[in-house]
Amino acid sequence: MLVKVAVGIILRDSAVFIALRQSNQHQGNLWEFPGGKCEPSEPADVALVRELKEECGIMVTEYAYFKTIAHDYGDKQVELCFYKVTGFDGDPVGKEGQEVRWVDISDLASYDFPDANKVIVNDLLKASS
Ligand SMILES: Nc1nc2c([nH]c(=O)n2[C@@H]2O[C@H](COP(=O)(O)OP(=O)(O)OP(=O)(O)O)[C@@H](O)[C@H]2O)c(=O)[nH]1
Ligand SMILES: [Mg+2]
Repeated sequence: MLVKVAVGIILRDSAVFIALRQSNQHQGNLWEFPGGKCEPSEPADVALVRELKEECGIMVTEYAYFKTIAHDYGDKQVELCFYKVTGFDGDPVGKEGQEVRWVDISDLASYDFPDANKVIVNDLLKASS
């Protein structure tokens, strides 16, 4: 089954906001860009705004589509729709108890992400160097 996911790369100056996936989640104990599954027939950008409000408590006001990555984890096939989020009201937090961090983009290589994120992390690193 293919799962469609909306993901936000929340940016502020040279930093990006990341969260640690809980151990009981798929790809647990790895860092992620916040986001979540699209509801049936829900557009990805609508899911993005909803998920970042639910998970991080921010109201997204400015975003731009970045890239879609399809990945097969074996146990799950995902289509991740990544957006760069450059405007939001409020300060992002871990509303579901997840550990969160603002990290400098140039330090992203020090964090372990799910395999599907590797292309995105490399894109961000290249753009920051
Ligand atoms: N949010 C998010 N999910 C990712 C990333 N990379 C990645 O492979 N995924 C995968 O995308 C899928 C859906 O994401 P999710 O678990 O956040 O979905 P959700 O917020 O709706 O969670 P829920 O199932 O608890 O309601 C998971 O299988 C997860 O492993 C990422 O950077 N951010
Ligand atoms: Mg989520």
